[in-house]
Amino acid sequence: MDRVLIESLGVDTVIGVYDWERRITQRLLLDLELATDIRLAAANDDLNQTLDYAAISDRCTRFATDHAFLLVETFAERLAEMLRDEFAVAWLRLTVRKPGAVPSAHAVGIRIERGTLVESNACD
Ligand SMILES: Nc1nc2c(c(=O)[nH]1)N=C([C@H](O)[C@@H](O)CO)CN2
Repeated sequence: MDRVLIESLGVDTVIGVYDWERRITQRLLLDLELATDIRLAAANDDLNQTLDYAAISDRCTRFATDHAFLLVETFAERLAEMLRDEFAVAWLRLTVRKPGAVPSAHAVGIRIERGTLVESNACD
């Protein structure tokens, strides 16, 4: 299956378990792979027939602003759920990185895959 990609999307949100983290916003970096068949959009050169990565990026930014979870896990799970519902995504892989959370690490975070990946026949 083809994928629409969004890499290193920076979003600002209240996130973290410690008291000081509840009083600030922090930046998360999101990587998204969204399964979709791009062939119809390519054949018709039509944005309406694919997943609009700009619209999805905007929605992720708004989601981050509107929520204040404790755990990166909760952020990822709920974001994936929202994207699958609102954009009819059958399968996605989402990586959420929290840079600076562990000073000796470049970033820490989690990666999830949700939905069912239907492999299309290469001869289709
Ligand atoms: N698996 C996780 N571990 C930790 C998280 C988290 O969200 N998931 N969060 C924290 C703190 O909020 C940390 O980021 C503060 O630096 C610790 N571990």
